[in-house]
Amino acid sequence: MSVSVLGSGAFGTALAISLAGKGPVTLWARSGEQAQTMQATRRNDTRLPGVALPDAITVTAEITLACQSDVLLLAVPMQKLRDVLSVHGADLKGRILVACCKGIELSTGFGPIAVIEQVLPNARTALLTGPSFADDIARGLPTALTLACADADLGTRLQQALTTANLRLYRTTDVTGAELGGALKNVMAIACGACIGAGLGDSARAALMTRGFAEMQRFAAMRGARPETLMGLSGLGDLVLTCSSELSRNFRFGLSLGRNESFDAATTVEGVATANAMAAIASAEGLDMPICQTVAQLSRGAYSVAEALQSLLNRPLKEE
Ligand SMILES: NC(=O)C1=CN([C@@H]2O[C@H](COP(=O)(O)OP(=O)(O)OC[C@H]3O[C@@H](n4cnc5c(N)ncnc54)[C@H](OP(=O)(O)O)[C@@H]3O)[C@@H](O)[C@H]2O)C=CC1
Ligand SMILES: O=C(CO)COP(=O)(O)O
Repeated sequence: MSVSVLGSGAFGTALAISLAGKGPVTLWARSGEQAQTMQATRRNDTRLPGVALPDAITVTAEITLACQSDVLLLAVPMQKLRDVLSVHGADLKGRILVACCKGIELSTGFGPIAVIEQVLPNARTALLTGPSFADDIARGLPTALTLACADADLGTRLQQALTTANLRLYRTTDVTGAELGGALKNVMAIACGACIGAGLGDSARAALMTRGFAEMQRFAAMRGARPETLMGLSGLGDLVLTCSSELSRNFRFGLSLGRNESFDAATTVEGVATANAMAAIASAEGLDMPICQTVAQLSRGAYSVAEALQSLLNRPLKEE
């Protein structure tokens, strides 16, 4: 199976580097200038500095060229996925589309697979998610991810095609569970970053991670996910990574909230839109998601960190 990566951000570039160990990979950048620079310098100084692009990678801004591969990895931010599919739908048709984004679309409450299926009905789809920083993958450090595909045979073929020397893929057919694990852990990472940034301590962070995980499980169960999926790489695994490392942009965004510092608006922070999408769905469904609701308020500036803390601590006492 030949592979292209659409989206030359940190994650797309890292995946292309890892896959290049197995054969030729085409990496699509939306900007012609960026594609030319990357192709010439063999670096991605904007999104993934300090790592060389192997010769097996061709960087191009020609979408038609990139879409000649059997498998297309869609490595763009969640809130941009619909745009990319709509604009380039004709080129994407007939290809196997693997979403690599983590989040929930704010305008619809859909995960990436539902967005793809709405824009391109009949598309063959899968999801790649789990605990991995782009930088770690690009440097060849060992990582394990989840490949979720409702079609078990296709999932098995994709698992083989996308596993590399440093990227070990596990597979599942529970797409909903894998999507929600990856989306919701970003919200919890913002909460944990704010907690650490405000000096509330590691005990408070452990409480947020644990109660946050309970919210993730509750939401996923409502959407029909399998409980064991949330216990795996795409749920618990990614929650642990993202809530405990300053390599995470969601965690760093939370830190900036906790410290009352500014944050670069150009940085991709998936948890903000996802918190707001989740909070709206939870309210509509009558589901108890206090950390999600609090992060949504915090990220909109509707709560200070002190108010966020009070809103969580003053909730009625309950059984665990
Ligand atoms: N970074 C990581 O460690 C990991 C990221 N992910 C997930 O991968 C997804 C992408 O993240 P990441 O690569 O890190 O983000 P980046 O911010 O590094 O890159 C985003 C990429 O998407 C491109 N893009 C944005 N909007 C559009 C659009 N409308 N059309 C075409 N391309 C567009 C950007 O192009 P341009 O540069 O021109 O703006 C850029 O190449 C996210 O959902 C993230 O959660 C998953 C696992 C790990
Ligand atoms: O998803 C990630 C790690 O698994 C990357 O996290 P951030 O988007 O917070 O940087």
